[in-house]
Amino acid sequence: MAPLYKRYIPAKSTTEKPATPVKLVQNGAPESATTTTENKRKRERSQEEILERKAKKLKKKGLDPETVSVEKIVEQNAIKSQDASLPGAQSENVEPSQEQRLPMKKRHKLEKEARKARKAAEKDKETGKGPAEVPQVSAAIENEQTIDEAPVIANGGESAIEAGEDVPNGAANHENEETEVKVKRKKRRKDSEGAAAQVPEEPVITGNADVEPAETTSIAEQAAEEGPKAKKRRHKLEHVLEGSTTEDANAGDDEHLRKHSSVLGKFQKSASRAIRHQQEDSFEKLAEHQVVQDLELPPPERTPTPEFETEDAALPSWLAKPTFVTGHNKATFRDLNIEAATADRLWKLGFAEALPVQQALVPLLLPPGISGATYPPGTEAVLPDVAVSAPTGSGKTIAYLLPMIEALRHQRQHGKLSALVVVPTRELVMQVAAVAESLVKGSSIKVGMATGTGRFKDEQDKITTRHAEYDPAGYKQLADEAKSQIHPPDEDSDEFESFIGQSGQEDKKRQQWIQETVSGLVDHVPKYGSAVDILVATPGRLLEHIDSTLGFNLVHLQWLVLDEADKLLDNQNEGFLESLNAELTRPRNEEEQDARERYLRSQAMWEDHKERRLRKVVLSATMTRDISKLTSLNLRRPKMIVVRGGDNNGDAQAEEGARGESSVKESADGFELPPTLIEYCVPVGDGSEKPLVVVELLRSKILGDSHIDEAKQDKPTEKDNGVDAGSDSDSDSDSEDTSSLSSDDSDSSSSASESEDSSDDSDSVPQDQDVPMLDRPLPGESTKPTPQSSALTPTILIFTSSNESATRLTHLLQNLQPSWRPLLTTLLKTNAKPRIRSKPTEPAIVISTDRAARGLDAFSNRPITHVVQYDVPRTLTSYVHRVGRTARAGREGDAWTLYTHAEARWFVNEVTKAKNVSRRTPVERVKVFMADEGMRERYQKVLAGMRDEVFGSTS
Ligand SMILES: Nc1ncnc2c1ncn2[C@@H]1O[C@H](COP(=O)(O)OP(=O)(O)OP(=O)(O)O)[C@@H](O)[C@H]1O
Repeated sequence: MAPLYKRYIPAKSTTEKPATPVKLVQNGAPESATTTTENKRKRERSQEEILERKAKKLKKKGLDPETVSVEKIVEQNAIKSQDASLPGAQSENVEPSQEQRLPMKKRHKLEKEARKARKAAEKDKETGKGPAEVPQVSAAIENEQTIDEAPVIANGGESAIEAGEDVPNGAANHENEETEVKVKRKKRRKDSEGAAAQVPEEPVITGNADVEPAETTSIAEQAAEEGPKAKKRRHKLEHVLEGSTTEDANAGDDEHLRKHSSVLGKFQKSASRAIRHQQEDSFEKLAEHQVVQDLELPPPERTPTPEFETEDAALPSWLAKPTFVTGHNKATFRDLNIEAATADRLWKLGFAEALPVQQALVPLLLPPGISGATYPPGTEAVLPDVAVSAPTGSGKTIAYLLPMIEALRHQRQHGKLSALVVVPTRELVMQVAAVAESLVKGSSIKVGMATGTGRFKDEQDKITTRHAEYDPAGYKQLADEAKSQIHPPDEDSDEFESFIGQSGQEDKKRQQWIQETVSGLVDHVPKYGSAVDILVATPGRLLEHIDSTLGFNLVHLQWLVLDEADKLLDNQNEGFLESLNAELTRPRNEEEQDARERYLRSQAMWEDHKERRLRKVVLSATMTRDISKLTSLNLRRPKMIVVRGGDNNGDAQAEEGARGESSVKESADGFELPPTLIEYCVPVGDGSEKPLVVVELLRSKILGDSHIDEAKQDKPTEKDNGVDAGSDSDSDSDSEDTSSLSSDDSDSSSSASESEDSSDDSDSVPQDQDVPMLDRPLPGESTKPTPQSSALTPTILIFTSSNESATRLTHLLQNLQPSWRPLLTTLLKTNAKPRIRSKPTEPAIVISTDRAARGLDAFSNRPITHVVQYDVPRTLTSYVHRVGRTARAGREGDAWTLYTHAEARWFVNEVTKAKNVSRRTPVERVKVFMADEGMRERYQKVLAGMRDEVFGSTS
C-alpha cells in the first residue's frame, strides 16, 4: 500500500539539474521492467509534451493544474527551506508559510503522526473501512507521478523501511518534486501566453510517496489561503490525519513497530554486509592489481635523483652571490687614486703594486671623503661591512690595515680606541702589529698589542692612560659608595634595600675605580683613556681587558677586524662573540660620553645608530659561509668578496675543466692554493721510521749537503744518545724567548709612533730580531718586492700534531743529526714568540704545532721557503693554512707531506684529489729512503735512550 506522506531528501543540486522524470511508485509495488521502459520513453519526451500531458491528465481528473502547481511550489519551498545550502530556495510566487519554518522537533512529531495515520489507513483499507479520500489521494498521486530509475541509496532505503514502504529512493522523490515545480513553471508561462486551462474541482497532492508530514501541514494551511477548492481538499486531508491519529493511538500499534524495527535491523545488517563486501572486493582488486604489476609490468622507470640543492638556496644573497675578484689586472697603489703621500709610503716599504685583494678592498673600505674611496661623502650610513675570502699570502693584512690607518690619519679620536684587530694567536698579533706599525709611520697613530704573554698589569698600563682630575663632587660620591661597602647601612634603613640590590650586580671595574679613587688624591677622581688607537689582540686577552681594565672599552670603536675569522668563530672560542657584541653595543655611560654627545643627548637629538658607526671586516683564506656563525657578527649591509688568483690555470685546473667540473674559482666554498706553491707527498709506510725519512728528506731534498757545516758536526756523545734527552731546544728557546719578548714588547706599541720621521727605521732592525718582519727592500732599491727565490737560505717550518710530537721530533733530530742543533727551533705554546736560533746565512728548521699554521708570514724577517708536514693535518682547512705559510706574495715555496699507510686513503681523497681545492700543479708523490744503515743504528740507539728515560734503564 502506498504511503500518504513521504519525506523529501533533497538532491545535491536543485537549480541546475535538468528536469528528471519522476518515478511513480505503484502503491509500494516493486518497480517493474515495463515501468522502467515507460520511464525511459517518458524521459525522451520534450518538456512541452510532458506539460501538456500532465495538464490533460489533471483536466481529466477534474483538477486545476494551476492549483496543483501552487501546492507543489509550497511543498518545494518547504523542502528547500530545510536545506539552506540549496540555491534558489526562495519561492517565486508563494511566500513561505509558517509551517515551513517549523522546528525539526515539531516536524518529527508531525511525521510520526503522519506515519501513524498512514498505518491506520492501511489497516482500514485491509478491513474495507478506509476513508474515501485515501484512494482518491493515492489516485491523484499515481496520476501525477512518473517513474525514475535513480539508484537506491542508504538514506532513501532507510526512510522507506521506516515508513513501512518499499520505496526505492528518497532522492529520486526529491527529483520528482523538482520536476514538478519545473513543469508547473512552464505551465504557468504557457497559461500566461493565453492558453486556456480548466480548473479541476479537487486539489491534488502531488509529489511522490516521500512527502514529509510537516510539509503536509504546510500544504493544508497554504491551500486554505489559496482558494475554496484547495481549502476543501485540505480539510479532507486533515480529517484523515486526525482520524488516523486517534485511531492509531487507540489501536496501540506495538506489533507494527516491532515488525518495522526488525525490518530496519535486517536492512542495516545487509547494508553493512554490502559495504564490507565492497571493501573486501576493492582490497582484493588492489592486491591483484599489485601482483599483476609485479609480475607482468616492467619495473617503473627510475626517477632521476633530484639535483642536490646547494646550500646557496638557503643563503642570503650576499653570501650566495659573492663578488669574485680575479688577479688579472695589475695595478699600483697610485692607480687606486689613494693619496700620493700614502702611495709613496707604501712604495718605500716595498709595496709598489697593489695585490688583487688590496685592489678590491682598499677603495671599498676607505671612508667617504678620502681620495680613492669608492663611496662618496654623505654615504656613511650605508657603508657595507665586508667578509673576505682570499688565498693565503695574498696580502689581506695590508688590505684592511691601510684604509683603517688612512681613516685615522684623517680623523683621529684622541684617547679612544678606534680600531680593534682580533687574530687567533699571539704570534699573529705580533706580526699584524708589526705591519700596522710600519704603516702608521709619519703619524701619531698608536698601535698596541694584547697577547697575554707578559704580565697583565704591564699590558694594561701599555694600552690605557690614567690621570687624576679635580672633581670634589665625583670624589664624594665614590667615597660614599666605598664607605657603604665597608659599613653597610642598617637593615632597618631605607638605603639597605638598594645596597643589597647593588651588591648583587657588582661591577668589577667600578669597584676598582672606587678603590683607586679613595686611595688617590682627595677630591680627585681618576680618569682613564685609551693609550692606543689600534689594538691587535687575541680573543682571550681581549675579553680579560674588557672585563677588568679600567679605561679599556669598545664603545668608541670605528673598525673591527676579525682576521682568520673562521678560526675565531669556531666552537673553541665560544662565548667570545657574545661578550664582544655585548661590549660593542652597550650604551656609553656618562664617563664615556664627550661634550657633544652629552649636549645632543640633553636635547634628545642623539641617534645612537647613526653616531656609532662601526665597520666590520672579517677575513680568512678559508672563509666560512656558515650563516649561523656569520649572523652572530651582526654585519650591516654585508658584502662578500672572494679573491681568486688570475693566473692559477695549471694542469689540475685544465683537467678539471676537461671533466666538466665547475671551477673552484666560481665557487665561494672552494679553497685556492698559492700559484707558486709546489706540493709533494711522501709515503712513510707504517710510520715507524718517519724520523729517518724526515732526516733524509731534509738532507737530500731541502738542505742539501752544502748547507751543513761538517766541521760543526758534533760527534755523537752519551747525551746525544738519549741520556740528556731533556736538553732540547725547547728549554733553550724558552729562556731566550722570554728575554727577547720583554724588549720587543716594550718597543712594539711605541717605537713606530715615537719616531715619526724616521721612515728608515725598518732598515735598522737587526736581522735576528725576533719580531716577524715583512720583507722590505731598501727604498729605491727596487720598484717592487724581490720574490723569494729558491736559492735563498732555506727556512723550514715542520708541522707536528702536538706539543709532545714536536718535542720528540726535536729531540730525535738533534741526536740523529747533531750538526743541525743550532738550526733547530721548537715553537710551542709555552714559547713567548718564534725566534729562530740560526744565523741569517744558515738554514733554519722550526718545529711547530698548528699554532703556526695561521697567518704566520716569516720568522725573523725570513720568509718560509719550505713547509714539511711531519704529521698529516687533521682537516683540509688545516692543510690549506699549513702549506700557505710558504709561497706567499708570489714567492716560490715547497710543501712536503709525510703520510702513513693508514692515512693514505684520507690524504689522497680529501687533500690531493679534493675537488674544492684549486692548485696549479698536482701533488707529486716522492719516495724517500734512508739508505744510511749507520743512521738507522743510531736511530735505534736514540729510541732506546728515550725508552730508558721514560721507564728507567734496563741494562
Ligand atoms: N702590495 C704588495 N706587494 C708585495 N708584497 C706584498 C704586498 N702586500 C703584502 N705583501 C706581502 O705579502 C705577504 C703576505 O701578506 P699577508 O700576511 O697580508 O697575507 P695574508 O693574505 O694575510 O695571508 P694569510 O691568509 O696566510 O694570513 C707578506 O709578506 C707581505 O709583506
